[in-house]
Amino acid sequence: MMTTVSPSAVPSHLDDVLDAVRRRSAGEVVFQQAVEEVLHTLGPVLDRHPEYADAHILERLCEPERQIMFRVPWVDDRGRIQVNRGYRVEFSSALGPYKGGLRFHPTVDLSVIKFLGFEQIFKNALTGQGIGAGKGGADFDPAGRSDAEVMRFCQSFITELYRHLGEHTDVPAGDIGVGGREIGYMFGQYKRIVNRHEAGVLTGKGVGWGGSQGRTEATGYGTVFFARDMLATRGQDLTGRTVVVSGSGNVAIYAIEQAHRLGAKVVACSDSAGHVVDPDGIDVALLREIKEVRRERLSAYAAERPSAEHHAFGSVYDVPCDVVLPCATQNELGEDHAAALIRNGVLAVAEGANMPCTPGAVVRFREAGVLFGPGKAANAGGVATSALEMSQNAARATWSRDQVTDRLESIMSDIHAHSRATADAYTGDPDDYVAGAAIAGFIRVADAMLAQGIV
Ligand SMILES: NC(=O)C1=CN([C@@H]2O[C@H](COP(=O)(O)OP(=O)(O)OC[C@H]3O[C@@H](n4cnc5c(N)ncnc54)[C@H](O)[C@@H]3O)[C@@H](O)[C@H]2O)C=CC1
Ligand SMILES: O=C(O)CCC(=O)C(=O)O
Repeated sequence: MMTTVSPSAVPSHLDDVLDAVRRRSAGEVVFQQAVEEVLHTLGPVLDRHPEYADAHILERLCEPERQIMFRVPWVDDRGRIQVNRGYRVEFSSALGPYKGGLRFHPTVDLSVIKFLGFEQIFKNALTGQGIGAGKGGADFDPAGRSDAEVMRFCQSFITELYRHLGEHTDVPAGDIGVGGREIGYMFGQYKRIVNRHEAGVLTGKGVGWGGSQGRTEATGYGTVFFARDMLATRGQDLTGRTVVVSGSGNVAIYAIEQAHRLGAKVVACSDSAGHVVDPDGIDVALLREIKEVRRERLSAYAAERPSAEHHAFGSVYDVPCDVVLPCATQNELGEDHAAALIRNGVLAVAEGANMPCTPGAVVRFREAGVLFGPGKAANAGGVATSALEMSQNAARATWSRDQVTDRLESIMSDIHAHSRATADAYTGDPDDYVAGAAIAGFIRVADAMLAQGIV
């Protein structure tokens, strides 16, 4: 029998849900962190909408619809057998097929994939497109592997995962360690197994064979559009601003490119072996050559660029800037980094990565009045453009780069406006994008779940 939860019961309802998550997902630290961050914003929603608690929406959302773990055996170039573990966590199909990237990195485990899949629920809902949420990957490290090894790994990975995928079922894309090369190998193997050209089964494909113009650039571009829209609420813009970006992969590279287009200067970026400072502004063509073509370390950038210095120690966040775009990985920006950035006068932070700022860092930024755009909103341009790729695949259509970028820009502006209006409506503070983005995404999913019954 369903019980009605009165407003005064809301905090204990949220505590009960969190306790259950902690019990059931013991040891899954980053997953618990992601859940806590969202649940802490939802009190005012449950106060106004007791029907969500009555229908146990939160209990259901915190438990993935399906969790798949599998062995990925493959043979390296020296003929040795290697074994990795593959994952796909299908979190929510309330709004459409499961959608979210695949991460290949040695730190991947169930907790990491569940945190990413949980974030994806709210992010994908925020885009307003018909996409559910999932995430996957493997504890495979592509660094230093030959193309042939990466191909064999991808083929083995898809040989197990293919049975769970489909353009109407589950549509993966890239994330850390998975770019155009890996998507190509996985698409080829999927096609071979199912004997069908199902273009919409993966996104991030090459533009010549079903991919969308602009998908590669979309996450980074979208993050910069979000930062611009936040600054505009205070009558500021990016022109002449100094920007620091962490990471130097897919999201970081195109965030740098778009920041330069909008008149800012990006003076530093990083990888897992250090950071470079380049007072003349990062040379995107050189960075792309080093990272996308040669797959080398950032130290190679500094070696070839007279204005740049490489630092193996210290933090990219010690470099003074007006705007910071963390685009590498989760929990990379802690309280001390936030304090240094605030001391140096930072105005805005937009998360290109998923959950790069620790909860303590977010509190610091908010208390200091720094504009803070959480990843669920600020990096949603990638998955939104993946949904545009799916639309083009379904219609057998090809849109121009300008069409895609215009759509991306308007989706990001809608996400910004919707997050802000929702924050205002539920917390009275339109600058509280953390609450606004989580609540706006939650309401869309919760309403779909209410309509679809107990599933
Ligand atoms: N690719 C996409 O479309 C989207 C990616 N994201 C998120 O953006 C972040 C970056 O993803 P991608 O750029 O796609 O991956 P990538 O593999 O292209 O690049 C990752 C970058 O982060 C750096 N990195 C990793 N660990 C680091 C550490 N501990 N310290 C400093 N740098 C480190 C790597 O050296 C690399 O430069 C991830 O959090 C991912 O989940 C979010 C939305 C969409
Ligand atoms: O494009 C996609 O489907 C997924 C992008 C992604 O993994 C993310 O938004 O974190």
